[in-house]
Amino acid sequence: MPTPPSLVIAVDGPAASGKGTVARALAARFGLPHMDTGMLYRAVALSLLRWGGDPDSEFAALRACDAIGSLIDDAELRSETVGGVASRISAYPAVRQALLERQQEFAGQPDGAVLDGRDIGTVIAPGATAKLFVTASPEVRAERRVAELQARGMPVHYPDVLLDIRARDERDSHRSAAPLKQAADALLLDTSMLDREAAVAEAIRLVEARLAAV
Ligand SMILES: Nc1ncnc2c1ncn2[C@@H]1O[C@H](COP(=O)(O)OP(=O)(O)O)[C@@H](O)[C@H]1O
Ligand SMILES: Nc1ccn([C@@H]2O[C@H](COP(=O)(O)OP(=O)(O)O)[C@@H](O)[C@H]2O)c(=O)n1
Repeated sequence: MPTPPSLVIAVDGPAASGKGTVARALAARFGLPHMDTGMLYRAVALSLLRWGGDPDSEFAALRACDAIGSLIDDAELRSETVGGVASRISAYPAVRQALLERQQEFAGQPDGAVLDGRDIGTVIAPGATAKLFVTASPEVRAERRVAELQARGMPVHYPDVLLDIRARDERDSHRSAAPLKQAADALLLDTSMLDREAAVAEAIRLVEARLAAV
């Protein structure tokens, strides 16, 4: 099937829903660059934690945005502590604004791009060719996150991770700046009952169906 000259795919969804897995597979399938935008917010959180800044201060969080360049490959970015602080500082409009241009530039590359996050289809790339909203039940997501962190050698406890996922859902969905929500034109992909392979196959099918319709 011929693909349009610029193909922008927006993948949004809650923590550990599988959006990164789906986004990476879509990028490989369509030969596009991929950006995990959550890593930007995690890098701001890690920068703030290392420097000892106060996560309750929007000003401190904004200052932390200046020092994320060297942190983008840091192993600690994936930790739940960093994820929790990322969820808090990502509610600040000044932080979102500081990270906006970099994401929109990435989305504006000539051939297109795949971006995953919370607000790609709603704020970063509202004109994206295809939008997916990837979700799964909180229990399934907590199990996946536990397995992921254990595989990385990080000590974790299922009840704590489930609580953390629920708290993050609550914060991400109810903040006033770019809350997590399904864009009106996004296609829903619930991966609760799908393994990785089935989720990826369904994502490709949904995007191809969307491309056939444009
Ligand atoms: N459909 C799936 N079934 C089982 N495990 C999955 C599935 N999709 C992703 N995973 C695993 O769950 C964890 C979180 O997935 P990831 O794609 O990083 O989610 P997100 O980007 O939404 O946080 C990873 O370890 C990933 O390999
Ligand atoms: N586009 C984005 C991406 C992440 N985030 C925030 O950054 C935090 C970490 O994002 P992430 O995508 O790495 O988190 P996981 O879904 O991998 O747990 C999220 O809880 C969001 O609050 C955001 O606000 N907007």
